Order: sequence, then structure tokens, then C-alpha cells
Amino acid sequence: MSVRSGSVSDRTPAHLPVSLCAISGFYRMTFYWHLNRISDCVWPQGRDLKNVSILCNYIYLQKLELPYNKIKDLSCVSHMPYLITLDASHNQLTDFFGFQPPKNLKEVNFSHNQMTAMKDLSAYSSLTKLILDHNSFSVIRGLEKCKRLSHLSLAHNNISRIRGLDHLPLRELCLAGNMINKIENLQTLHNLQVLDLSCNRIQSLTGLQNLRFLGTVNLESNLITEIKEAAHLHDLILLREINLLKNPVQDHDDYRIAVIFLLQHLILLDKQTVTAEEKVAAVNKYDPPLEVVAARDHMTHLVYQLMQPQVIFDSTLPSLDAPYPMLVLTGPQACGKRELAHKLCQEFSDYFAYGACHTTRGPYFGEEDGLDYHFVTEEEFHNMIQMGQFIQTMQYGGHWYGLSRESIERVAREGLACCVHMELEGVFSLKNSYFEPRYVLLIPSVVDNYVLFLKARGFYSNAQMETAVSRIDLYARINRERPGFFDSIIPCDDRAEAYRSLKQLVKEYLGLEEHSGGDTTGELPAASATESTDLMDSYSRNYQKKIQANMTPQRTEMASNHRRLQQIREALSGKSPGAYAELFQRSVPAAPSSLASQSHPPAGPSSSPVRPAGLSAPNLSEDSSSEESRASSGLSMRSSAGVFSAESPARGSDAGSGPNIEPLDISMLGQDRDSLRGLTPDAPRPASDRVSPTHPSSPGRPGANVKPVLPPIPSGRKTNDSGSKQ
Ligand SMILES: Nc1ncnc2c1ncn2[C@@H]1O[C@H](COP(=O)(O)OP(=O)(O)OP(=O)(O)O)[C@@H](O)[C@H]1O
Repeated sequence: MSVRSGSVSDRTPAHLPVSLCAISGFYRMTFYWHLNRISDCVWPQGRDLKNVSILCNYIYLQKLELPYNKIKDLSCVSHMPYLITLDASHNQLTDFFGFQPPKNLKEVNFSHNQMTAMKDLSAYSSLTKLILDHNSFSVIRGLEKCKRLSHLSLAHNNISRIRGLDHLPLRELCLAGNMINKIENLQTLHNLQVLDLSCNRIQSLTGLQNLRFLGTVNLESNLITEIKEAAHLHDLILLREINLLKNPVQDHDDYRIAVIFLLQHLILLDKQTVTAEEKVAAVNKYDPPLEVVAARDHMTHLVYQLMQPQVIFDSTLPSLDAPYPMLVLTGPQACGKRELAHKLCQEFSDYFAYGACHTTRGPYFGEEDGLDYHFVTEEEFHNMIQMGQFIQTMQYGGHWYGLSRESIERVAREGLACCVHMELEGVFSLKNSYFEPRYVLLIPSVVDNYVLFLKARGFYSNAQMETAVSRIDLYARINRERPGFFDSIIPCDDRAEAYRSLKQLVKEYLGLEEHSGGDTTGELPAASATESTDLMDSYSRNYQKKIQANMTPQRTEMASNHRRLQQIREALSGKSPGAYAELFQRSVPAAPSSLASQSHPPAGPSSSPVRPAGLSAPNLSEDSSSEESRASSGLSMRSSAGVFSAESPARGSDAGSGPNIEPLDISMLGQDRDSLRGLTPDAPRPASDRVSPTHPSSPGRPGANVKPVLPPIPSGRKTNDSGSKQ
């Protein structure tokens, strides 16, 4: 075959070798000989070829490549029934498929021609790949019967609407550089993996949400403005790559991190790799895990507290062996925890008092300031935060809630244990503090009843109720996934029954009643018990794991080191001269616990033998664990003494040394050294802050106001509110 002035002539021997190159000047034409017949014809580019009619004689051609010529007529293809691949790109063709259909034609490239209208391609049903870029098509049509078409490109045409593609098995679709302003009619393209809609006028990503296999989307140079549009792609779990470059949405400050948050499976965003750091930052910013929220909350209050003149809250100062006793009732909104807390404090008024939180929400009918909450304005609340007055805060339903140190101290000064209620976030935050409360989860096990109850209350909007209900799962999940997180779980479907269980628990905990011999499960109504089996089982499991965790050598060792360090500091500061002697000689009480027993139980309501305190049976074993484990649990908490120590980032490097502490100890406490040793707040405390020892042999808490607070308290509730030493 030879080429003469823009046409192909037939002088080609029929028995060409496997690859024949007819080279004349720059011309190069390759034929592939196959089974004694020319099967492929690849014409060199840019040769201004116009007439290819001679190819009619090459009926066995399977591959025909004629790009970059000036061909206007391809009717010769009608004589190539075996043709599989045709590349006639960059020519001057105006006729769309202007030839009889080769039965097996699979791949066609007509890009960069002058075609204006698509026609019915029913006869080309073998087509798998069709490239029609840079023509002048304005409507997509005629492809309905192309049931094998997996790759279609119509870039840079005049298409303004996406249509005519229904149910095609397309895996790749390119409609870049058109005039499309809406993503539509793609929902039946179930196989679509790669979509290019760049350089259009698209404003919204709606219309992509059903393309389950979509892995790559190019939307560069469109008109997407809102970050939230990315949410339409949220459920496309195979989406790995998206390009939103040159869209107005890029102007948002948090654009990248927000998109990464919404599309967490992404590997490439705007042609840049999405790093693990970016993913973590995105989650921490928009949906921080509970621990992160709690850590931030705790850090905020700690820092603000450090910025204030230091105060020693002697009533609840962290102790080595017996942390200040506190009971936290937690559970979803309106699960009854507040009501139960009040009831408990009323009935056990010699032991517990209600710790009222602060809130910025207005009082409901019947609520009293100072009794249910301290109702404050948003401004007051934020002032309190900045004054370092809170231990934890959280926002719920658009309002702030916070537990102030003073609320707890007020109760503690009376010699009582503080009983509070709060949501899960509060619990997470409180767990970062030096307090070591017992946490009782009150959880609805029959959701319908809970919903009825919420409705009956009449306070809540549908959205609020939905939130409350959805949080049941959150509580259940935390309980399942975090062994030991809650000390006890009580189903609260039946309030009276729940109170009975709580009461029983507290009695055992206070040593007022023989332990029932089992966990709370035994106390539950049959129906609830079955429904909450999961919770109860996991509680038992939790408990074991918690004990084990406390007993691990690392923790025990750390606790021991901490304890010695603290003793040394206190000895140096003069707070506890006998620290070393005490450390080695002191006999640790049999069962110190968060609601610790006194070493000398008094007569009265609690004259029964003092039993190891705990909220439920398994807790008994916790509290009777080894001294080291007790020390561990006592010292693993963050000590408020740390406020004055080198651990505090806000202080100088020598801040932790003993001598630096001394002035603070004395002046801040406003009492002499004796009062720091072996004194109890149970004795009446006059306004002058006089304290009197009642348990000189108590192991006490070095540096703290040693008070075997609970249980039991023989003289009952203290009437003399002496105030904390500040
Ligand atoms: N300091 C706090 N930290 C975290 N959560 C808190 C705090 N104080 C209160 N909460 C919780 O915030 C939620 C909303 O409290 P609020 O009193 O407004 O609701 P409620 O409808 O009266 O529900 P409830 O009867 O449970 O108190 C409740 O679950 C409550 O326990």
C-alpha cells in the first residue's frame, strides 16, 4: 500500500510479513498481518489524508487508526465487517457513524470532528467504548441499545442536560466542558465508577447520592458554593477521589477539613493526598469523640482554675485511700435521674445531699433556684468558667450545664456525700478530674415507654425527644465497649422499681443492710431484667476488667511512686511531718473506698458491722483489694495538689518543690498546720474555721482535712456550715 497526495492506493502485496513498514520520507504505515490477512491499519498522524476509499478492499481489518487527517467520509468502513477498533479522531467528519455497522465494532473514537447530532446506535450493540469529545453535540441520544457501553466521553460539546443514559452499564462517563447546570438522570447508572463533570455550571452535588460504586468524581471549575453539598456524597463509601478545585466553595476557611470530615473515605481531595492527620483533625473538629470533648472541657477548667488565686478545697481534697465520696446518676434526659437523686438525698439525708449544677436554661414550672439548679445567665455562666469555678461543663439542647467546685464543697463541708446527675459527657469529663465518684447508669430498656414518658412531660419538641432517644444507644454502647465505665446499671422504665434498686444499692454501699448477694440484676422486674441482661452481664464483666486494670503492675508502681513523692512533698512543706513514718506504719483501713467506711463505726442507723463499701456486690471486692491497688486507684487520679506542683504547665520549673508550697498551704487554708492533720469536719466548725479531731487514728489524707466522711456518719447531717478554707 502506498500513499499518494492525500489518498491511499492499492499496491500492497497481499502477502505482507507480520509487520510491514512502507516508509517514504516521513510516512509510515503499519499493517499487521494476521492469519494471512491484513488485520490492522495504523495511519501516521498529521498527513492530511482525505480519501480512504481504497480501504474498502481490506475487508479483514480489525483495527483502523486514522487520527489527525482531513477525512470527511468513512463509508469504507461498511466493507469491514470484522472491524473492532476505529480511531478517526481529529478529522473533519460530520456524519455520525456514517457507515454500515461492523458487527463487532467495540471501540470508536470520533473526538475532534464536526459532528452535530447523534443517531440511533441500536445496530452497534457491541460498542463498549465511545469517545465523542470536541464535537458539537447538544443532545445525548440513540444509546439505549448499547448494552455493553462501559465508557462514554462527550467532553466539550454543547450538552446542557444529562439524559439518554438510563440503565447503560457505564463505568466511566465524561461530560466535562459542557453547559450542564444540574446533575440529573444518573441514578440508574449503577456501575458508574468514574465521573467527570468538570468545567460545567453545576451548583449542587445532589443527584450523585445513589451511585454506589462511584470512586472518582471530577467537579473542577463548576459553581459549587456550599460545603454541605459534599454531604450528598457521604454515603458513597467507595468514593476515594474528588476534585472541587476552582469552585467558589474553596473560599470557605475550613473548606478542606470540612469536606474531609464529610467524606472520610477520601484518599485524594483536589489532587492532594488526604493525610491521616487531616482526617483526625477533621473528626476532632466536627464530631469529637467523647474523650476529646471531655479532655478539652477538663483542660479548660483546669487552666482557668490555675489562673485564679489558688484555693484549697479541703473538704474534697484528693486522698490516698479514701477519695471524697460522690454519687453520680447518669442516663439520657428525663430518665428519672434527677427525681431519684432528690428522693435519695431526702431519704438518706444523713449521708447524701444534692449537688445542684448551674444551668443557663430557664427554670421549668416548679423548679427552684438553688434546689434543682442554680439558674444563671449565659454571661454569668461564662464568667464562672473564666473564674475557674467549674469542674465540668457541657452544652445540652442549646443550654449550658456545669458542676461547680463550690456545689460539691458545700455538700462536703456538711460532711455529706454529694449526689449529682448528669449526661454522659459530664461523666467523661468528671473522670478526668480528681474526684472518683460512683457512677450509676439509669437507662430505659423499653424505648416506647420512655418516649411516652417524654411526651407526657410535655416539655420537649420532637427533635429533643429524638435526641434523647438516640442517646439511649450511646449509653448502651459505652457500657458495652468500656468495661467498668459505669459502676452499676439500673433500668429505669419503672421509676418506683428503679428507686428500690438504687436504694438497695446505696444501702449496701453504706453498709446499712446485708448485701443481697448479687448484683442489681436480681432486683429488677422480670421484664426489665430480661431486656437489660446485656447491660448487666457486661457490668459484671466490666467490673472484673476494671479491677484487673487497677492491679496492673505499671499502674500500681506509678501509684506507689506518686504516693511517695507526695509524702515527701508534704513532709518538706511541713504539712505532714510524720509522712514517712506514717507511710510505713499506718495500717490502712480494711476497706477504704469512694464511700469509705469509718474505721470505728458508730452506733445508730449504721451500727451494723462496717462492710467494705461499694455500690454493688462486685464493688465489694474492689474495695477489699490490696493496699497497692487502693493506692493505685487513689493516686491514679489527678491530684489537686498537682495544681501547686511541677506538673502544672502554668507554673515555673521549680513550682513543684516543697518550699514553694508552704506559703500556699498555710495562707490559703487559713488554718494552722494541726488542722491539716487528723482533723475531721464532722465536728462542729465555727465560723472561725475551727476544726476538731474526731478520728485521730484515721489514716486520713496527708495535707487534707481528714474526715472519714461517709459512711456512716453517726451524728447525721452537720448543721454547722463552716465554709471551706480558702
Ligand atoms: N453539669 C452537668 N453536666 C452534664 N449534664 C448535666 C449537667 N447538669 C445537668 N445535666 C443533664 O442535662 C440534661 C438536661 O437537663 P435538664 O434538667 O434541662 O433536663 P430535664 O428535661 O429536666 O431532664 P432531667 O429530668 O434528666 O434533669 C439532663 O440529662 C441532665 O441530667
